[in-house]
Amino acid sequence: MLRSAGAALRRTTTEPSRLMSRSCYSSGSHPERKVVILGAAGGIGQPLSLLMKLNPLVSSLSLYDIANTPGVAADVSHINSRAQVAGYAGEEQLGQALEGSDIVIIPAGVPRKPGMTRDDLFNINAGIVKSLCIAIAKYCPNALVNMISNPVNSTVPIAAEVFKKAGTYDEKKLFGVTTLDVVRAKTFYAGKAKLPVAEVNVPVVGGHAGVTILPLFSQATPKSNSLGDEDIRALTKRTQDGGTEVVEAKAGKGSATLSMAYAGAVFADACLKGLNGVPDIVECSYVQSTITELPFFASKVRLGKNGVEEVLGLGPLSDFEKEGLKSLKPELKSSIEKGVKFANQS
Ligand SMILES: NC(=O)c1ccc[n+]([C@@H]2O[C@H](COP(=O)([O-])OP(=O)(O)OC[C@H]3O[C@@H](n4cnc5c(N)ncnc54)[C@H](O)[C@@H]3O)[C@@H](O)[C@H]2O)c1
Ligand SMILES: O=C(O)C[C@H](O)C(=O)O
Repeated sequence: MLRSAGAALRRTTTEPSRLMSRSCYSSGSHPERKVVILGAAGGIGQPLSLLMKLNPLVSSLSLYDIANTPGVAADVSHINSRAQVAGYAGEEQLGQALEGSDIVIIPAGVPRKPGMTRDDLFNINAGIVKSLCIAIAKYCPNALVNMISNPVNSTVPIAAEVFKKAGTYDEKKLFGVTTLDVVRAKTFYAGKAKLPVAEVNVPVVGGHAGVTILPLFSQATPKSNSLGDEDIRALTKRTQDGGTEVVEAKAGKGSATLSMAYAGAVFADACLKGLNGVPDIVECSYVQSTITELPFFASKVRLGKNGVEEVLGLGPLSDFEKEGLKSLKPELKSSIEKGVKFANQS
């Protein structure tokens, strides 16, 4: 699989295309920040490119894919916002795309079809992620990495192993993006509890696949007195199956792209704010962790100038959540081990 991904990269390489926008907005007092999207021409990549172009914290937006990035970059570059846009296509341009990056966002890889689990994507996406991380270690070893490609429970450990081998691993800079689980939990909880969604917060811990997604509705704010145990069970199941709900609705045309682009933009914005020294930026993310016996775990994380400033604990859990935590561990453990093994054997 690794070999065929490499061949695909070579086949689709095109002439360099560097498309600079004329920015109509001044940079204000924000520092220069370069954000790269790997997989920028895809279902997530395109709307994520749009949302990052709209973010005034971004001064340079680098869009990379194995093909079709010149068109996406030309299109997005006409928007009169701060970021200067450059498009890169093909492996030969990957280094140039990455150089000088502060944040690398990775939505590269294949999405699910109905009937598949996220782990069914491993055989293709593990190789893609591995080759991209080798390039990150070489060209921008200090960048924060926001991993979106599935199965996140395994692709993050793969990235960690690649960076360890390259001698560039910094656990504070590697994030599995689980923001979509939080986005869903907030939406579903607010709808059921009839609360204003903009005021709702729900931590989601564990990992990013099925039962490993554990929303902590006992810690949701504002508190709702109208929800019983059955409601919480149903909300938990819907959050865990949110990705599958979209995959089935799209009926073979892929998985969540628009809500994921939104979630990816929210998380990248939080990382940018942390880098810029904005205090008290807290988001859930799948990171290297010691809050359970598992080496990677999603929980609330405080973001700062170096990435992860603090991995926050789980807080008090309900009996239902304690049960969920116990039952997610075997699957999460084996997904982590699968990623570590892949990275070290191939
Ligand atoms: N973390 C999450 O919450 C979450 C949510 C939704 C989707 N995803 C995952 O995100 C990934 C992408 O989903 P999508 O719907 O955008 O898929 P897509 O097929 O629409 O787009 C993927 C893009 O990746 C590109 N690509 C493939 N190999 C590449 C390489 N070596 N380098 C750079 N780009 C490469 C493709 O050319 C394509 O443009 C999938 O693995 C999906 O499961 C994760
Ligand atoms: O469900 C998927 O395969 C995509 C993503 O992980 C999601 O949660 O929507």
